Amino acid sequence: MSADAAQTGARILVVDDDPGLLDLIEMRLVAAGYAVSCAASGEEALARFRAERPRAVISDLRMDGMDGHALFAHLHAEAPTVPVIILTAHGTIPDAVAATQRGVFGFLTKPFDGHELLAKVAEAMAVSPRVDASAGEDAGWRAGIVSSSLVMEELLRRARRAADADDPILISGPRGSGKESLARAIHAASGRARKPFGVVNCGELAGLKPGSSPLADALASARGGFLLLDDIEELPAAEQARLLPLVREHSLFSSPTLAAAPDIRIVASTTQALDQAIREGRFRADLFYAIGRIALNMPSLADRREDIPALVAAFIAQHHGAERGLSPEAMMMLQEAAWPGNVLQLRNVVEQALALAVTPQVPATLVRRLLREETEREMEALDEARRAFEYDYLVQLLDSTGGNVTHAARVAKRNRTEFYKLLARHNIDPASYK
Ligand SMILES: Nc1ncnc2c1ncn2[C@@H]1O[C@H](COP(=O)(O)OP(=O)(O)OP(=O)(O)O)[C@@H](O)[C@H]1O
Repeated sequence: MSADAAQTGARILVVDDDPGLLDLIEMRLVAAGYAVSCAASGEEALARFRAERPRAVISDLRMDGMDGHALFAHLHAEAPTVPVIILTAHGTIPDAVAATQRGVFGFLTKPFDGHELLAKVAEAMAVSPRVDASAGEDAGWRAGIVSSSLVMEELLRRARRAADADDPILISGPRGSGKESLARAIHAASGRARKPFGVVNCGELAGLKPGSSPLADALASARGGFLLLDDIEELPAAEQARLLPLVREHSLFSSPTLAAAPDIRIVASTTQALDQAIREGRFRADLFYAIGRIALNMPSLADRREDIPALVAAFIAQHHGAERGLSPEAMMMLQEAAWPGNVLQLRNVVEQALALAVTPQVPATLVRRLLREETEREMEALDEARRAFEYDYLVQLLDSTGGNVTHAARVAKRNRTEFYKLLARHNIDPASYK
């Protein structure tokens, strides 16, 4: 088999501490039309990988110093979409299963069969993202985004294109799903990468003293770069009005007559469907249209479970190196959990598990316990919100009925006894509303 025309010249990095085998593999791959880089150790491979950005890696498993597992953890954390094929004389089924669960693309056992090698490499090429010509050779812009799912790859492709424009961007998606990470990646890919990346949490702008404009301050300090307006739906009305001309002018016509507008690219993020905020009069429709000219939607983690092994591997590699890991059963649990808090919650659970486990490999029992505790915490938060709502409701009801319990109970569709019990639970005295 030979590499198809489109793949000719694609670079493959081969890592083995056996020079004879390295030569053999190189010869096979070169004959099939690939460009090949060789490394005799994990450390050398990592350096070559960073410099050359190959489309795929073939690595021996057992090597002195950084072994194949450790090398894979580094590669996967830095470039999760580059397929890694592990070549091993010691390939056992459990090894292979554990490694594939961590995101290894495939296994080849020594002594290798030339046809099998080329078939595996061709499969890897089919899933390996081509280096985007417009992005140059540098894929570093997306280094903070670990993903292997098609839906994320498509989103990143759109994000990369968006980086070249200067229109405002609206990123929507659930809490903790990676909206800010995406905004930072777009900044890194843009011509403004060397300029600041500022973040304003719009929820914190409400109720500030009149005359102060933290938005204006943030615009000034991120001049030339990006400004992320987090939770844009919470931007107070006065600040919405202030933002509108800036966003509009930038997107409709970038003309020199607008020298007064600060040179900045606005990215907004939201966890809500903004149309509801517009219907309720909390958000200006004109601002929504101006800011949403490029709309990117970050999927929830539950909608891209294929990303979970790669994310887990990256979180482990960030803090603990390759000597730590999860048992296959623990990994399966993580892949099946609900993840209402998305990637942020996954990261917290993995970090807690690694901190608490007394063995290098995190057992399933610990992950099960942590997931149960997470669910309990969410339920408590829900109860708390329900209690707060009930209290506000009762107070407003008594206020509007002038403390008339019979009337208030009727409105609340409760009998008087039930209603008195509710009041007692919240320590509310109806007499004080008369
Ligand atoms: N694809 C990803 N790869 C690696 N880390 C990620 C990814 N997505 C999110 N994270 C990590 O998860 C955490 C939450 O991500 P981020 O702050 O970008 O989410 P968000 O959607 O902006 O959250 P919020 O809604 O709370 O503002 C961060 O620590 C971030 O580094």
